[in-house]
Amino acid sequence: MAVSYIPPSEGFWRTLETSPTIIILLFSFCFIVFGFLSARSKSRDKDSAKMYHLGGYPMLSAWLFFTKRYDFMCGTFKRTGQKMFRFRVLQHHVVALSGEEGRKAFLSEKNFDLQEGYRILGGPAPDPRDINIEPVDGGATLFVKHVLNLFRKDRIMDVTPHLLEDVNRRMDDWGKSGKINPFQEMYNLIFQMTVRMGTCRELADDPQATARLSKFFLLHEKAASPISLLLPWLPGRAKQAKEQATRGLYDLLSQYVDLRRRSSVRSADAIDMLVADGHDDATAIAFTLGIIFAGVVNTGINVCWTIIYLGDEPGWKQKVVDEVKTLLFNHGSTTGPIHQRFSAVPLNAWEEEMPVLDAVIKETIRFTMSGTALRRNIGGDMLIAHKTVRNGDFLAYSLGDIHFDDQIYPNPLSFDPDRFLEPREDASKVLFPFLGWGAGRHPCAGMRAAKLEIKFAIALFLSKFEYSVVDASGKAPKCLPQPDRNNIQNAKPLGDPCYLKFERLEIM
Ligand code: HEM
Repeated sequence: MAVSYIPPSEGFWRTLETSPTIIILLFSFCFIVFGFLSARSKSRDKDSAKMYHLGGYPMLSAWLFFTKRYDFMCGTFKRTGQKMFRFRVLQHHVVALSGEEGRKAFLSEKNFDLQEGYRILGGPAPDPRDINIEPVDGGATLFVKHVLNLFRKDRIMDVTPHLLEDVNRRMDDWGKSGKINPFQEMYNLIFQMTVRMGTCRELADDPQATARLSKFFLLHEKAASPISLLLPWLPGRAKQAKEQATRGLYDLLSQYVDLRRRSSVRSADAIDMLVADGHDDATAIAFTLGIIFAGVVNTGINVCWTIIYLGDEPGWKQKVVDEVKTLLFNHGSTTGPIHQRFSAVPLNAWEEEMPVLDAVIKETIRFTMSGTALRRNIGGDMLIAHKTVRNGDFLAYSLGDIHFDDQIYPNPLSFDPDRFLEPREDASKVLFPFLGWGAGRHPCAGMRAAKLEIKFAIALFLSKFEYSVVDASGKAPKCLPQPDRNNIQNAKPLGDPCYLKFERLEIM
């Protein structure tokens, strides 16, 4: 199998990694060079005329774009009153869009490439290329095809009993009563389910190996500082940690790809699918890393927020409990432990007979998904709303632009799942009013799996435990944490941490 190893250049970089003075000098040098490039390109920026150009120092807009992305985007639209503006992130030109026309072009234009947009300006997904391993056919189209194939209905039906068993086992480990941090424990449930669906049973059945995988993911996530995202080549501790995490992830997964490749019996597991499709090791591992990253990053955070908002809204919690009870009554088996009773519920019922939980999840996602979607124009200069987007320009659209539009979602900062249960006229008047699962040319390929994982976790949790949201001292919190809208990876909690105080009840 073809895996191209490019030997890392040793001595010079190692000296840099251990020398803060050289790093500072290097950084200053970059600052000056980018300043120079910015000045040089001013005339070019003026030529692009009609589009509002932020100007200023590209290092500053770059810094804001990586550290305060949501505030930067919203604040600039508000301050300038524009629907589009252009700015620089180092040598890259970025066009920020808002409003219906911009949104429509952003989501529908075939020359706006998603992969290219995120590759340079997006969040930090683990990538074997960071450790000089080049997958042979790691293209985005093939990856999306793999995800869609993986989450086919028949495959999900087969894996459902194992997913429920995984969730149940982990919940049993919490004990009969106690206090958990949802951003760790609920998140871990999603990690486990993603490993179950995205790798192979040997790994998913091994708690130590799964924990090591999770540890490397966290290490990779922590290594992502604004500097390391802006200047990924800059030697230093962040680069080292990122490479160490990627190496750890790669080596761990490669053991399982190897194991499955050597097996004489093919299973239906995801790694076996990749092997059967003829992928080389590096591609199989890159795709598996992609599944885990895409699978965990949004699903993990949204299950946490869903359970917190339900805990804060007793009325909605009761409605969901009632819906789960009805689901179990209508379709579940009557005997056995609760996860086995849920296993008998057909997929159609999970998908079609939970309108209340569907609305709660959708409202949670509307509220928390305010990150910036990215694209790159790879198809030549073009006009959007009579303004030129040049070949090679990046495009940025903040989901908050639509998710917090009070014309579409009145009182947008209040949690109100009813807006999706009784669709209101305002939302149907505009194109693409909800972008929580993407839309247009790139709808989320993992939506089915993500919704089901959230439903499995919530249904089991509500049927096994009574719970309330508390602060560190065990009392009702004065206020809930807020999603960090500036975090470019996902909506991590800001403010005092909250916990779930639970007690086993077996209420169903
Ligand atoms: C609650 C969980 C999830 C949410 C809220 C979510 C949201 C999104 C959104 C908003 C997009 C569009 C991004 C854009 O237009 O720039 C997207 C695309 C995508 N998602 Fe998800 N996602 C979730 C879970 C998953 C899972 C579990 C997977 C797979 C393991 C996945 C795989 C993908 C892929 C591959 C794309 C790109 C599709 C393409 O390029 O055409 N997502 N997702």
